[in-house]
Formats: sequence, C-alpha cells, structure tokens
Amino acid sequence: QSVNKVNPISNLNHLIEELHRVFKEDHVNVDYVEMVMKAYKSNPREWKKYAKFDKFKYTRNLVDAGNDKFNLMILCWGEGHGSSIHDHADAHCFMKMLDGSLQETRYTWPEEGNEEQRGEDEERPLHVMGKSTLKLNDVCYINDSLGLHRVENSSYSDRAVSLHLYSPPFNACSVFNERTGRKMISKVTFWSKFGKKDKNINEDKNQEF
Ligand SMILES: O=C(O)CCSS
Ligand SMILES: [Fe+2]
Repeated sequence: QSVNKVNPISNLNHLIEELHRVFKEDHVNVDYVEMVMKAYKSNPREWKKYAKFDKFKYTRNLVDAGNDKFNLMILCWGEGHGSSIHDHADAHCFMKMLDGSLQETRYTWPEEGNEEQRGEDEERPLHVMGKSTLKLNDVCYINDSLGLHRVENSSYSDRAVSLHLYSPPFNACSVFNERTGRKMISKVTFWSKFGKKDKNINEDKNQEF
C-alpha cells in the first residue's frame, strides 16, 4: 500500500521501535522506510555514544541488530575517508546523514560475460552513472538493481556521521576495481557494537569496504 505521510519520529529510540514494527512484515515498503528515516531529525546527544572514529578509515558501529531482519549502524568518516566501490549483497540499503556531508558516486555493474573466458588483462570498466552530495538529515536508498556506489567524505576539515540500515543483514559484499571491473568478496566487521568497542576487534582488522 502506498503511504503519503508518516508520524513525527521524536528520537533515535523511537526510530528504532518504528523500524522493528515495519520490518516485522515480509514485504519492505521502501518509500515508507525512507520517510521514517527522513522523519528522524539527527540529535548528536542520542547517537554520540556510537560515534567512534579511527584515524585511518571509516568505522562501522552497530546500533541495533533489528531482530535479525535488519542491521542499523552508525558509520564515522574522518576527513578524506571513503569506501571502495561496492554492492549491497542483494539487500536494501538506506543511508541517512547525521552530521557533516558525504559524496555518493554511483557506478554501472561491470558488463556481463563469464569470468572463465575473460582474458587475463581484459578490462570491463565501471562507468559513473551520477554523483550526489548528501547533507544533514538527507536519506538515500540503493539496492543492487540500481547499481554500485562509492561513498566518501571529501571534506578535509569536517568529519561525517551516517546512519545505515541494511535488510537483510549481511557480513560480506563485493568490492570492485573501477578500471578492470574485477570484483572481490569483502567481509565487513564492526568497530563497536551497541556502544561498546568490539573486544575481538583487531585494530587493523576493522575491514570496511
Ligand atoms: O557498510 C559499509 O561499510 C558501506 C558504507 S556505504 S553504504
Ligand atoms: Fe553502500
């Protein structure tokens, strides 16, 4: 059913409650989830306990495991930090800006053709489909049928914080080489979970993609 309005979302916990309610259903109403995430207005007091930064790379901090229906996480991007070009493992990906701004570049998938016959140095370059800048409280949605993307904080003076919802949750996705189109599996991990540093996080193992 199409919905044309959502009730105000008063704080982060209320957003999480509403997301649990929505994801109880099997069918994901993407427009409704986007409107719910948009209705939440970022309040650093509510999320700063999850916001842990690393000097060298962006961090992924689990906020809520969504009753196994989704993962909600806060990503912290230091100046100049960016992701690889990646897919979303057949999941829905909703992303909301909580602080600062991020640049998103969308890419085509490498053209088809089975890997076996592929020449050693045959290139299947990705093409840029579009670029956009996400600002405070903006929400964007992607899934594999819409393409690949890279997300980066291109500011050299400001950090950025974003809220990501993946449904269904995944712990690996594919990362792509822009020139050759070759892909690799990349496991993803959490720097912290529920506000606590993940004890088995090995400093240089916090794999992001
Ligand atoms: O989850 C990740 O590490 C990718 C952030 S851009 S959707
Ligand atoms: Fe992504």
